[in-house]
Amino acid sequence: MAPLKYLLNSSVRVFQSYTRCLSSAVRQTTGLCFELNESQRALQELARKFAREEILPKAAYYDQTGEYPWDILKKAHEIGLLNGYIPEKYGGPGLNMLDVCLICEEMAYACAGIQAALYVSNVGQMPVILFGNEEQKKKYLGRLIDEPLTVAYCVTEPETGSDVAALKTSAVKKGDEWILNGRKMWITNAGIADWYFVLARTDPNPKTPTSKAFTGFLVEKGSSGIIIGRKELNMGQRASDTRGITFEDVRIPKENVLSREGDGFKIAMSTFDVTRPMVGAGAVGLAQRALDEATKYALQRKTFGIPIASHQGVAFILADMSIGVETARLVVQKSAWELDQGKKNTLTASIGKAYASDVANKCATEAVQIFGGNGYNSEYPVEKLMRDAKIYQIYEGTTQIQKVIISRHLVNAAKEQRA
Ligand SMILES: CCCCCCCC(=O)SCCNC(=O)CCNC(=O)[C@H](O)C(C)(C)COP(=O)(O)OP(=O)(O)OC[C@H]1O[C@@H](n2cnc3c(N)ncnc32)[C@H](O)[C@@H]1OP(=O)(O)O
Repeated sequence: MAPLKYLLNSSVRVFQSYTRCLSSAVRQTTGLCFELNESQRALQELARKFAREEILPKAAYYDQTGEYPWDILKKAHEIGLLNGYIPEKYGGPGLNMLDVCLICEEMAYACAGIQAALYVSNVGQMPVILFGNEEQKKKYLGRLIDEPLTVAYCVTEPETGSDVAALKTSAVKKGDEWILNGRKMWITNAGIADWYFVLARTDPNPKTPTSKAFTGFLVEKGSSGIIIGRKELNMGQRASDTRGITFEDVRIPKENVLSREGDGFKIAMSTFDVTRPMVGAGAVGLAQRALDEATKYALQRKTFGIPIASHQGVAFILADMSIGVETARLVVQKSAWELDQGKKNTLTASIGKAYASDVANKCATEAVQIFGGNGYNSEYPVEKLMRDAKIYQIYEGTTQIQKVIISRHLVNAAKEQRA
């Protein structure tokens, strides 16, 4: 391990100095450019090496056992491949979102479940990065830099997934505290988080606009009244710790309100703008892996005396997979780039997330098809890819919700043009 550790540490240093030198130049870039700069290539190389050497060999183990990959989390933390979006001011690497997406893609290539387990903390910490005050940032982001800890983003409820505004968890102000009650479901990292971002309704009046009715809270693990549910046994991405979590009269100090009372819905939505590119990048990584595995297999496997890749029926499947991977990567990276340019990226984040999720599912299914009977068997890697792919179309907003967001943008833009 020592040489790898040395190599990785030195790569991080090289990468950080490149970042500093190039960041101003990158910001001034105008026009289209489809090439990664030197610092991005160094980061991609570092993430690829880590993913192929540390994650990929253990993917099957964590898929079968459903254990949380603490050993991998600790190593990734040690070399600076976690929490990339935390600004340097708070001890983080201060990467931009395109950089973070490069890491996500490489990790998900090796194992989408382990990547999700490691990166869902970025979803939980994003409300603090975007909306936290100085104290909150120092305290809650600082901890994540100091130690290999995880965070959970608690929005979804048993009866409220897509329609966030319908959530029932409530918080009531009592003196200098808030009292939190409710039940969340499908919360990744629920059982192992050091702290939670929790969205709760704070204005019970049903007439209050959504944008003013909810508040975002930071809740410490171990607070009295937190009840953690059993680990859910999911179809794929089984390394991630998914559970229900109940809050019964949990007392939250007023200092742990994010931004202001009533800002919670916008905090949650703005978080998705930043995190959907990461999720899309994970889907691209899985799709690329499916394509690579299928291509390799199609060259080895022979039927009718020739490799199956030489049959047009198979070759065209590979070509279609490649079209998907390439185009999904472009749109996901565009959504990250827009964010890095300070632009509102809600539309492209949804397009990228929806499209990359579909491409991941198509590529995984086609990889199984190319592997034939072997593809349906757990001795080969592609059945896991198919199981892992499905959730991309569900978490961080279903494909249908992305289409709601996309179509609303179109309609609103058309209305504005008419006005
Ligand atoms: C590494 C991978 C790990 C993955 C872990 C998985 C974690 C998760 O899955 S988390 C849960 C995922 N859940 C979701 O994605 C939920 C999907 N649903 C949604 O996004 C919303 O409910 C959605 C878009 C349908 C909103 O619908 P709706 O209730 O109609 O709200 P809407 O009227 O659009 O907006 C209400 C207010 O919020 C504002 N708002 C909406 N979107 C945004 C945004 N992107 N940015 C800022 N403000 C926003 C609106 O402007 C409006 O404010 P105002 O009244 O002042 O104009």
